[in-house]
Amino acid sequence: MSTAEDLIPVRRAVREFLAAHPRVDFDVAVSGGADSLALAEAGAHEGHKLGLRVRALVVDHGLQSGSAEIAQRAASAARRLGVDEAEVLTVEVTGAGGVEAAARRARYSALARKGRSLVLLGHTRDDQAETVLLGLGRGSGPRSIAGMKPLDPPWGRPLLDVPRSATRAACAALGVEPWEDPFNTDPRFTRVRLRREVLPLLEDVLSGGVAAALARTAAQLREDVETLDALAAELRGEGETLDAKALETVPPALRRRVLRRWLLDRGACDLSDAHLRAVDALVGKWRGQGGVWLPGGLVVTRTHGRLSMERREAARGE
Ligand SMILES: Nc1ncnc2c1ncn2[C@@H]1O[C@H](COP(=O)(O)OP(=O)(O)OP(=O)(O)O)[C@@H](O)[C@H]1O
Repeated sequence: MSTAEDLIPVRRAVREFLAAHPRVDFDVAVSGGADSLALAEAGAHEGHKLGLRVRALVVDHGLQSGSAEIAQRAASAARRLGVDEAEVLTVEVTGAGGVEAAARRARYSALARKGRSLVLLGHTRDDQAETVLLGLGRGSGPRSIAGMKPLDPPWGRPLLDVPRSATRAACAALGVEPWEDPFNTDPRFTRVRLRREVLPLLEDVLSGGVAAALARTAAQLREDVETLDALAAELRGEGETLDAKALETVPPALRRRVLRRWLLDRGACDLSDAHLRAVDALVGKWRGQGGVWLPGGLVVTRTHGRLSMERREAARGE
């Protein structure tokens, strides 16, 4: 039986989030699924107590027939749940990397454009656990195992400690029927199989508490990553070139972060661990080697103890 008590966990999480972060009028990104509908209700409830105006933003990707209607339904549900206004943003999904990735890019860029300084997303503890497990399994490094951040302006994620079951229960108590995205049950997606096959098995083998433990691991690691990143930012300084000589004695974990920051600031993208390690060798294993090629025709070289990066139009080896 659903009761008003089922609203408490989501509302409490939003209340605590708003107490800990700048309190400004905010938007809630609403897909029409249980997580974001429960978030919209709690956002309106807690936001109004603080005298804030709350708006729902729904993105229509236009990818399925009837998507406009699904989006309108999500907006109406959010209005019924108490938000001051609800708007549908229609986007065009284009570009490389598969339709899912292109849809995500279009969604986030529309939400960032239209949203105010704070846009709340409905990622839950289970989403966090899946992200951490994916990062671990793919060896994508501490940054991805550290999971999603609660505050990453304009994005706010108040529900990272709330289980998905709590948002389902809140929707049942509110009498709203969430929309189920067919992508969320399609076993062709790795994340779906993690959710439906791997995590339940892990929960069984480890006698429960796995999602919470993974989320806790992420939070601990995030503190470490943020501390190292802050130290790296200080060491990186300004300037277009980098003092490789001075970095030689810096511990590798910190040094690679300095290099990563510098490369990204100078326009590098799609950096893999192998790229970073090759650039790092120009510092830590310097023996007069040649330049390191990065995606997009960028080359990093070391001369007179400093690293510099330039774009070379000629193909590799020419
Ligand atoms: N169509 C949409 N319109 C508005 N907000 C959305 C939409 N789809 C997702 N969101 C927001 O993003 C949150 C996360 O949803 P979902 O996990 O499907 O998104 P994702 O961006 O693919 O996830 P991730 O960021 O984990 O890759 C939702 O709770 C909601 O706040």
